[in-house]
Amino acid sequence: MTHSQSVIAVLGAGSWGTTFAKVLADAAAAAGSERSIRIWGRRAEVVEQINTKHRNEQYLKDTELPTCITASTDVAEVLDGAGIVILAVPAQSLRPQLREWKPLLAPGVVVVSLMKGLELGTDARMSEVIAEEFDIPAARVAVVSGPNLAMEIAREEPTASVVACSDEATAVSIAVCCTAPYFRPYTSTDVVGVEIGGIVKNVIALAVGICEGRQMGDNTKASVITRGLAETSRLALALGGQAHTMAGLAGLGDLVATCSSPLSRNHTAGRLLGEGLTLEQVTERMTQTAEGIKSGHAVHELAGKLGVEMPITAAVVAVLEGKMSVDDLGPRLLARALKSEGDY
Ligand SMILES: NC(=O)C1=CN([C@@H]2O[C@H](COP(=O)(O)OP(=O)(O)OC[C@H]3O[C@@H](n4cnc5c(N)ncnc54)[C@H](O)[C@@H]3O)[C@@H](O)[C@H]2O)C=CC1
Ligand SMILES: O=C(CO)COP(=O)(O)O
Repeated sequence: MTHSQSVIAVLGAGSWGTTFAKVLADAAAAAGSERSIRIWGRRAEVVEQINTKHRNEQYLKDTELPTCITASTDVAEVLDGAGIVILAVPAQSLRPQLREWKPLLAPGVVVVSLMKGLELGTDARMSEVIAEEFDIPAARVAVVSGPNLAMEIAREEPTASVVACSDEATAVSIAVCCTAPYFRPYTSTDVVGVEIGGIVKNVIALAVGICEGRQMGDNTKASVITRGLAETSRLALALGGQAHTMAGLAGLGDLVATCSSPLSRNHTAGRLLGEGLTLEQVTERMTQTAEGIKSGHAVHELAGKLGVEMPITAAVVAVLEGKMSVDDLGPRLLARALKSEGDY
């Protein structure tokens, strides 16, 4: 292991970036090691609050942050000497920021993506965008994904996750680094499967939210979740992902958490659409990132290119584009030709 774990930069002071900084701090405390965790945030008031009150109240209410976490609006200061860089900004804003940050990286750095989005226009996964823009090998890019609703983790509720990297040693090293008393990461080398699970579950959560907004019950929601997993798996397999990943924490686990929880922003956005709000009204109401709203289009496009059937995603995208009403979503899905459940 060439990268140092004693200084870690977290770029993004939102809900998950701040929570993951706390996980890293608590992991170091549990291991009895010294660690400095520096968060970069765009807004001076958020940074100031982290430094003075050890809180990020807009995102994490009264959660107390360990004092080894500091924050700055100066990204050069945050990246200076950091052996690990964690990225937690909205997916569609990532690429231009990476170009700005590249000259500031320490040599040999390992970069970890917490993001669950697919880039519009290129259909690239975040790990691909990072490797390309930072010009570093895939062996130094890891992703963390799983049933990880930030607020529950901030409250230290027991949670498992997956750290994936094409290089197993890197995955193990990041997993060790973020193992806290309430956070248990498993490792994987299936980066494609882990990322696709995290991306598509946001689109399926929009669909489940719409069902909820239309007052539909648990049979409907379970049907959408299960068939949602089937289409997520088809896409992951077409891209080279593994079936067992889709049955794991980053597949089924995250899908269930996101589709069931009122804490999920994607689920909430779907519910509001189902209750009759327009996409514009929903977007105005959301104060945090609901990645599925934009990534849905990229997932739909990617599936089209690969010839992968993703009917739930297609229906959600039609609703988002204003081409279909939320009331037509169910009839459209149910009118499809019958098939064997095992057909992939
Ligand atoms: N919150 C959660 O429970 C989880 C979130 N994620 C993923 O983590 C990623 C980040 O999400 P959150 O932290 O939840 O989002 P958030 O909305 O809570 O925070 C996003 C952060 O990025 C900043 N930001 C917003 N627009 C920006 C832009 N154009 N350029 C630079 N910075 C910008 C915001 O100021 C904020 O600090 C997303 O891809 C999300 O899917 C993954 C697992 C759990
Ligand atoms: O990814 C998440 C849970 O694993 C968070 O979901 P939302 O982005 O929908 O809140």
